[in-house]
Amino acid sequence: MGHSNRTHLQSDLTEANRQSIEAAVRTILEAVGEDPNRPGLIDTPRRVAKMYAEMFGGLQSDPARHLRVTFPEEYDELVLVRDIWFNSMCEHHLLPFSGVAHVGYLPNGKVTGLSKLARVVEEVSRRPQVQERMTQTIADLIESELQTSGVAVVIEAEHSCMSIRGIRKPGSLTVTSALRGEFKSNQASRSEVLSLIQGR
Ligand SMILES: Nc1nc2c(ncn2[C@@H]2O[C@H](COP(=O)(O)OP(=O)(O)OP(=O)(O)O)[C@@H](O)[C@H]2O)c(=O)[nH]1
Ligand SMILES: [Zn+2]
Repeated sequence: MGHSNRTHLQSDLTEANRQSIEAAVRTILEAVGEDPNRPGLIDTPRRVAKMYAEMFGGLQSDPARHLRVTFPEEYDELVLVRDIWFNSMCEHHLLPFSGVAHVGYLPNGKVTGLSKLARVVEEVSRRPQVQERMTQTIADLIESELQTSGVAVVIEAEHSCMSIRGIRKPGSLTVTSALRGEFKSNQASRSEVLSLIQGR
């Protein structure tokens, strides 16, 4: 699975992969007691394959490429983009978890475009994963691509596998954080970034 330079988030499935998703969806429909050939369901396997290509499109791409657009700047204080909305898929149930990511970093001689931080969140979200790993993946990408003095990523999300099934607790919010560099080692920097993330 090579990394490509595609800019669109909807990736193209190979014909073989599309066919195997379609066959799998037909199998599930039959197994739950449905008739996959009734008119309302006849196009469903095709739609689901297209949906997975979109929701898992991040598996075919390299989010680090967005961070290679940088501008030299002396600015070395906090840059924080708050409330970046996302949808991802829980890898245990293949149900969505959705919420916001807050991404902050301390530049070290160069800054990246603000939208690129949101692009990284967007692209990383399009994978089956757990929230903890999503949080760390975003922090690692920014730390390694921008050689920052510090990175802070906080994600707040609601997991539909906890709200619509199972324990059924709608409204519960899971908060995860990944702190790197100065945000990990320096208490004052950590407090500043966490209070700005919460300060709404
Ligand atoms: N740590 C973590 N757990 C998650 C995430 N998304 C879903 N889960 C949990 O994954 C766990 C899977 O537990 P299992 O016991 O294997 O599956 P299950 O029988 O469907 O569990 P229940 O949801 O408790 O009914 C559940 O506790 C989910 O709440 C996530 O992003 N991070
Ligand atoms: Zn789940």
